[in-house]
Amino acid sequence: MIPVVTPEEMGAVDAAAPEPTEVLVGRAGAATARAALDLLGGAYGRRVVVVAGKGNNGADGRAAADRLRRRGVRLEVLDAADLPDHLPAADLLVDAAYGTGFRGDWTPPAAPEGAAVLAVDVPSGVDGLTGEAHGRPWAADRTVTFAALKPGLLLGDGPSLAGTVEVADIGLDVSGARAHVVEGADVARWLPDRPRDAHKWRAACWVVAGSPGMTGAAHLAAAGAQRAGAGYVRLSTPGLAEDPGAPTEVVGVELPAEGWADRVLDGVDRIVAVAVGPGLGTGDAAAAGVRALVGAADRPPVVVDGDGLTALADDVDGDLTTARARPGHGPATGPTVVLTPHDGEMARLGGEPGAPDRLAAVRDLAARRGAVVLSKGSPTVVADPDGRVVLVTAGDARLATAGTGDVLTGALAALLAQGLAPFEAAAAAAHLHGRAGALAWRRGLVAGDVAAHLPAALTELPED
Ligand SMILES: NC(=O)C1=CN([C@@H]2O[C@H](COP(=O)(O)OP(=O)(O)OC[C@H]3O[C@@H](n4cnc5c(N)ncnc54)[C@H](O)[C@@H]3O)[C@@H](O)[C@H]2O)[C@@H](O)CC1
Ligand SMILES: Nc1ncnc2c1ncn2[C@@H]1O[C@H](COP(=O)(O)OP(=O)(O)O)[C@@H](O)[C@H]1O
Ligand SMILES: [K+]
Repeated sequence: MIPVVTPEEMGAVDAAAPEPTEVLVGRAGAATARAALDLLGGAYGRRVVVVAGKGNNGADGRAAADRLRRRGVRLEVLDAADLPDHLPAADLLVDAAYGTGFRGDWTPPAAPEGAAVLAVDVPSGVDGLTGEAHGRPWAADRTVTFAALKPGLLLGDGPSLAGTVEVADIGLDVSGARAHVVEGADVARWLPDRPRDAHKWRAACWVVAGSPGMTGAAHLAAAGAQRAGAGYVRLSTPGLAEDPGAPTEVVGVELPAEGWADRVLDGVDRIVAVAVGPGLGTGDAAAAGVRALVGAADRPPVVVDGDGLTALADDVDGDLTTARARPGHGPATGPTVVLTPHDGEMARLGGEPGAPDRLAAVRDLAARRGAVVLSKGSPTVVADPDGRVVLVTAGDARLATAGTGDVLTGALAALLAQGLAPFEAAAAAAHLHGRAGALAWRRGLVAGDVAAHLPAALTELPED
């Protein structure tokens, strides 16, 4: 996992550092110079313009300039507060105007034509917390950031303005980071090996989704569960007797349109995880079923999505979602519910989808609900009630097609069924889901393709 530290947290890390700022600036300058040489493909005779502000970000830029000059680079260091209308010609522009201390607006002259742009810590003008661009920041080809990623490199305008991001170790201790970016190696570590004596019930899940006449979401969720490694997938659409369109290997079990939660609770003996909500509808019977199921003291871990989330809107203090799973079902401590809202559902749950500090907003909702919250988007953010947060950057705009959220719900249930704790299951599901999209087609992707590519995403994981 790659640590992610807010500007404010970084201030505390900095204050706790045993070494003086000059030493840290020296290392930051060295890392910047290395990245510059790499971008330049050489040193002697290359032309570099460094734009340096009055804070530590500018100091990093000046330290880099000193090193580059010694290597024979032709350097001009310009004061960010006093720039000419036209910057001199250069092979590379080093953007060290402002870092995490930026406030206000930054509208510099255009970058020299044809010059590559290297941003120091964050592209100047991009808010290190929110990723919001103020003014007209230069779009970097590369950003070398120090000690940890900053949320602003991952959120809002950050990803498109930062280019390729490299984290340079400058000797600061970020082991207390409360947020991280998930990598494939993490998912590989969390996934249990399939035991030699595996049997299908080891990872059995029950998908309760869809409504008569609206079975697509249910089929996609079931397919997501199948392709993320469930040993057995049971599918029920309350009020629907037969479902010939369901995937072949799925076992259909009929549930009444009303009062179905008791039937589910009666039948969960061998079921390790339940998914509820996609396409269920927002009628009273569906909502009552979701509430009865989620609030039951003796249910397996459950992932709630779509209409299931709407049914929980009034449960503001998490009375239902903090219900304990039955002994032997799921983790002995910690949350047993995963909520997977998109922004609209997040608002319905009382969360703050557009909050400037998105990580804090998801963390707060998880704490209030006593549940893991997976906030969908670019990136997806997962929070545990204990305050841990991960960002999943694997997915891209290819996933913006109807039904991909249903596939994610099923995949998440399958990972819960394989024994992952809710937080790791949510993070792993989002990562695999994003990778599945990336491994499929560039254009024309439909949600079923994402399910179909989950095995490829599982297969590409590094060996643990
Ligand atoms: N946090 C750390 O531990 C380390 C931080 N370093 C660097 O230090 C940076 C943060 O340094 P600072 O806190 O000094 O902040 P910055 O260097 O980002 O800028 C702060 C200064 O710029 C001024 N300023 C901000 N916005 C302005 C605007 N729009 N127009 C004009 N002036 C403006 C402020 O008044 C202040 O004087 C990081 O981004 C990183 O590059 C490194 O030097 C090494 C260690
Ligand atoms: N631009 C994007 N970049 C990354 N992921 C995206 C993007 N757009 C959508 N997604 C992902 O696609 C899925 C959509 O889910 P959801 O909003 O529930 O849609 P649906 O209800 O149609 O299934 C989520 O996993 C979301 O994170
Ligand atoms: K900068």
